[in-house]
Parts: sequence; C-alpha cells; structure tokens
Amino acid sequence: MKQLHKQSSVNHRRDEEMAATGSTSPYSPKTLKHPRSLPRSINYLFKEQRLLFILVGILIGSTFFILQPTLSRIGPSDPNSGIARSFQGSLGTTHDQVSVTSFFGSGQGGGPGKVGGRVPVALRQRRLRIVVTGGAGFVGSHLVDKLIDRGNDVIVIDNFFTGRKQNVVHHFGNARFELIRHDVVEPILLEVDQIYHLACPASPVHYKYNPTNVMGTLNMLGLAKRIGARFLLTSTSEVYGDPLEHPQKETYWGNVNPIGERSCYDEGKRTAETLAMDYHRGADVEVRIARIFNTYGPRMCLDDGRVVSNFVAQVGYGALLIFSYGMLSRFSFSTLAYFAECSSFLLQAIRKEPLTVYGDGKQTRSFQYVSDLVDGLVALMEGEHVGPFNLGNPGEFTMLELAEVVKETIDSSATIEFKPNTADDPHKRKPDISKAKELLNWEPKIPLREGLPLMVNDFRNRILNEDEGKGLK
Ligand SMILES: O=c1ccn([C@@H]2O[C@H](COP(=O)(O)OP(=O)(O)O[C@H]3OC[C@@H](O)[C@H](O)[C@H]3O)[C@@H](O)[C@H]2O)c(=O)[nH]1
Repeated sequence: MKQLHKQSSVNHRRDEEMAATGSTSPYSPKTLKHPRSLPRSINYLFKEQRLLFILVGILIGSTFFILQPTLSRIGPSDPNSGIARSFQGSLGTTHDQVSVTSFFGSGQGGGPGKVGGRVPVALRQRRLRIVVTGGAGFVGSHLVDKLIDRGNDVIVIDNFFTGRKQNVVHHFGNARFELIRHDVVEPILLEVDQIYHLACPASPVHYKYNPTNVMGTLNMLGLAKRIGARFLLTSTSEVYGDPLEHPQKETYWGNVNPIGERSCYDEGKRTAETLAMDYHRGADVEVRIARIFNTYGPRMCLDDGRVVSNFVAQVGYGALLIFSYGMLSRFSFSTLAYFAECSSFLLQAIRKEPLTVYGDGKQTRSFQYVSDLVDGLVALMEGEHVGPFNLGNPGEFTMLELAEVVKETIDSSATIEFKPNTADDPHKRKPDISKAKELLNWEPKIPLREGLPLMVNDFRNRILNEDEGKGLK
C-alpha cells in the first residue's frame, strides 16, 4: 500500500507541474486516463505479482505438454517422437518399449510403445521404492533389471544361499539400487511402496535344506502391514502337488503329501498363501499371489539341479567346453591346469555326460522363459486383482521330449541315462492361464526352442568369465 500511495503522490505532483507551465502532452488518447501511469502499473504487476505470473506460466506449460499428444494426433506425427526408450533386456533378447503410453495414450492411434508427447518430469508417475527379497537370485535379478529400467528405486535383500552377486553387479553404482545381505527369516525395517517376496530356494535340490517359506513370509507380511506396502508372494505350481485335475486351474485345491520329502516346499508355499490371505482379510494388507510354473533362462545356478539346467549342463558344456578348450589352448599350460582343476564339473561335462532322465521320462512339465514370468509378476503387482494367478507356459513336454529338444538345440549326439525318480514327483503339470490372460492381459511369448539357446549362451559366458564357472561360489 505504501508503494501504491507513494506512486499516486508522484502522479499528482507531475500533474500540478504540467498545469503550472501550461504544457500539455501532444497526444492524450481518450481511453487512457493516466497515460504515464500505465508503464508503472505493468511494472508494478510484474514486480509485485511475480509469483502469480510464474504459476500461470507453469500452468500454461503443463497444459500444453498434456494436450500436445492429442494435438499431434490431428497433424502428421513423427512415429519416433516422445520419450520411448527401447529396453534391451539383460537377457539380450527382449525389447520392451518403455514409454509413457499408459500415462498419456498413444500418439499414433493404437500400437503400444508409440507415444506422441513429452512428459515433464513433474508430471511423470512418482518413482516407487520397491524391495525384492531374493533379488540376487535367478528370477529375482531379472525382475530387478525390469524395475530399475522402469525408473524405480530398488532394494535387494538376499542371503546368497542360492543368489549370486554377479546377477546384480551391473547395478552397483546406480543411486537407485541398494543391496542388503540379510536372511528374511529375521525381521527387517524398511520404508517402501511395494514388496516382491521371492526369497526362497525353488529347486528341490536346494529347498530341502532351506525351508525359508513360513518365517520369511511372516516377516515380510508384517513389514507390509506396518508400512502400508503392497505385497506380492511368489508361490508355486507345487501347491497343486501331484494334480488329479489337468491342466490346473487356480480353483483346484491340489493333491499334496503333507509329510513327504517335498512337503517343506509344497506345504511351505501353501502356508505362505494362507498367511498372505489372512493379512489381506484381517489387516487389509494389499496382497498379490503368483503361482509360478517351471521357469528357465539365463542366471539359473549351474548346479541348480532342475531338469532344464541339468540337461543344458550335461549336453551344452560338452559342445561348449570343447570349443572353449580350443580357445584356451592359446594360454599357458598353468592356465589350462587352473581351468582343468577348477571344477570337476567342467571336466565331467567335457566327457559329455548323458542326459539324466528320472523315472520313465514320461512325466510332463511346462517351461516358461524367465522374461515372460517377470512381465507377469509386474502386471500382477500393478494390477488390481489379488489372485492367485498361474504364471507359466501352457506348452507341455515329457522329460523325454524335453531331452530331444535340448539335443536338437545343442548336440544331437548326446545320450540319455535313466535314473530313479525322486519321491512324490508330480506325474504331470500344465497351467491353465486363462485367468491371467483375461485379468492381467498377460501370456508368455517365448517358446522353449527360442529360449534354450539364450540359456546356453549365458552358461558359456559364465563358465569362461566368472568365478562360478571355476567351481568357486
Ligand atoms: O536331471 C533331471 C532333473 C529333473 N528331472 C525330472 O524333471 C521333472 C522336473 O523336475 P525339476 O526339478 O526341474 O522341477 P520340478 O517340476 O520338480 O519343480 C521345481 O521346479 C519348478 C518350480 O516351480 C518348483 O517350485 C520346483 O519344485 C521332474 O519330473 C524330475 O524328476 C529329470 O528327469 N532329470
């Protein structure tokens, strides 16, 4: 007011001077009452109301950016415009257009991944803080890759019983990535928005020695309840046991031996599902349940013990290692000796061990590639359905048929050796995925014959380049 008051007294004094000298301005347009005061009032507006102008400017800018994709639909739009990053997955095979289509709709009228508009940082979806238990493992590390690439902050918790640092080392130094060596059977306090709970050995060879399911799940559900995070449980097709219904729907209750050799895992995962639903119904925890069927791909442990990794190791190394030793022959003898004594496993493979088929080999399984599973887990977490959902590839193979595919893919001269089967081994397993198709808009894309070679390449690289390949943990 003081400034305003001062301004009007200046005007008043000037008018008196003009009246005294008889001078009048040559031109005084009718509409302007105080012509000299106009610049001053604009000046006052810009000076005194700076904040108002800034806010108006931001509003206009944001409106333009939001409407621009719509406007660009009318005129010719550059198909490559917008913020679309092609994501060369860690598998080296999947291209996943990371874009803002879901946020602003496609600038191209249909076709995912094509966006017409730029999104100002302030208007992008808020960056989520996500914890992945078991995030250094086979599936967990591929999930971490996807979550990091989508712009989230990711914390990995892993006790490295089966997880490997090599699976996540490429994220070290990224400010949006953290790694905690911790066993989820002990509680942990974190502030996050989502919890992907994968921590649990999934191979029969391992999970018989490490029943993580119940305590780990309880601790992570307790954390989810405490901080209001959304919780996803990676359950398993083993909850169906040796199924009497085939293919298995999520409504099937299963046929499980509660005291058998596999029961620590089968009943452990069933208990984990029960706990998740109890926290959901009793404490309003947002839960999601995935029932994962047989999965294979890069970063499986070389000694995982499951059928796909066993077959690839038994056949693949033979071909791979002869090739590799051919390469190594350029090294000094001591290096070769080092390789040779590093792991009897490698030598064993060079002898091209036969494919070990358990039982009569007529039991069936379905095999999904790891990137398909990861897409399904993210779709489930980000969707509005609790589940459970079967996530698997409905293509069904006997073990003998799988052996033939492995031989075709790697080395047709490989032989087969039959061995006794493990107790309570399910005779058949195949997911009905109609629920995931309908409610998650998800289905697997990579067939077995396309995924296997990618796994073989990964095994070769790890044998030649990493400690694991030298029999070191
Ligand atoms: O070297 C082998 C290994 C396994 N097999 C057979 O192959 C079939 C599959 O066995 P795997 O160990 O690969 O996997 P399983 O079907 O037992 O389930 C396991 O892996 C998939 C996960 O979802 C499950 O949670 C886990 O239990 C079984 O019938 C097994 O007896 C072989 O014939 N040869």
